[in-house]
Parts: sequence; structure tokens; C-alpha cells
Amino acid sequence: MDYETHLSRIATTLFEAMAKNLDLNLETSKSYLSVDTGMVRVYRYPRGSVGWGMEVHTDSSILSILNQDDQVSGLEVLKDDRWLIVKPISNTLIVNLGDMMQAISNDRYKSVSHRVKVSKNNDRISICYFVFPGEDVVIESSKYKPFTYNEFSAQVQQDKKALGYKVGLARFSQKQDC
Ligand SMILES: O=C(O)CCC(=O)C(=O)O
Ligand SMILES: [Fe+2]
Repeated sequence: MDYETHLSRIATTLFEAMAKNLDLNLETSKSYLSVDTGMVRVYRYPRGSVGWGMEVHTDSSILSILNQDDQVSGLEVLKDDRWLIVKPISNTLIVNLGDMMQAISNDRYKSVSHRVKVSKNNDRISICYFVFPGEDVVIESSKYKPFTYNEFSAQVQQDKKALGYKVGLARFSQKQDC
């Protein structure tokens, strides 16, 4: 089996466990995670560059599974307003929840803000797997207006172009109109 197939199996198992924990309807939740959308991206962060390898963001995915460099650190996650360095551990995967999981869970699970620092002395490699809902599957929750991943990603592109940054889920909030 190839890497992506293994990762899609892990993502499905994790998602089903979370859906069960959230008491989501089995059929509805099954339609949310689309393993066909899974994609693998490999990053190389060259050593010594100034600034961030990747600026602060949340992923738009349901789940992101990272296989980060087992020697060179760089990944930082925001927890309780503090940045934590995710230490490299060999043979260990890191699971980040994305915006779609936050919406599906009606904010009970939060997408994690994270960023990547460039190492002074070493290049850093990470292999990242992302999985999304099917493009036209409507995500329903009480905190957000019903939306599809297609609509979400179009809005993200539009905001990045017009404002220079991603507004994200706040755009779809039931409460505020921004
Ligand atoms: O390279 C990493 O460890 C993280 C990459 C990342 O956050 C992303 O691609 O969204
Ligand atoms: Fe990310």
C-alpha cells in the first residue's frame, strides 16, 4: 500500500472515533470525511533563512497528519495562548485538527493555530497529509451557517486576495456578519 492509503486509513479511524465521541449521526458523519480528497505535500524548509518557514495559520482540512523531520524541530502550536515547540520524535505522527473538524464538531474541537520556524543550521523536511470533506457536502451545525468546503475555500481565496489573510470560519459564523 502506498503512503496515502495508510494515512487515509488512519484519518478514517481517528475521524470515526471523534464522530462517536461527539455523538454525531453515523451516516451524516460518514459523508463528511472524503478520503478521495486526501493529498500529500512534502515541504523542505532550507536552513538559515530569516523569518518563518510558514506563518501562523489554521489548516482548512478536517485532519492534517504530519510526519515531521525526526531531527530538526520547527513546528510550533498555540495552546492556551502559549506557543509550544513540537519536539521531533522518530516514527511518530502529529495530528492537527483543521477548520472543517471545528465546524463539524460545532466548536467542541478547535482547529489548532500553528507555524513553522526555520532552523539556522539544518534543512527541515516534513511530509503532510491533508483530508477534506467532499466539495459539495453541506456541513451543518448550530454555530455556523450551512456551507460546503467549496464555498469555504472560495471565501478563503477571496479574503487572501482582498485582505492578505485568511478570515476562516468566522466568515460563516451564525452570530456575526463579517
Ligand atoms: O511543515 C510542517 O510541519 C507543517 C506544514 C503545515 O502546517 C501546512 O502545510 O499546513
Ligand atoms: Fe498547517
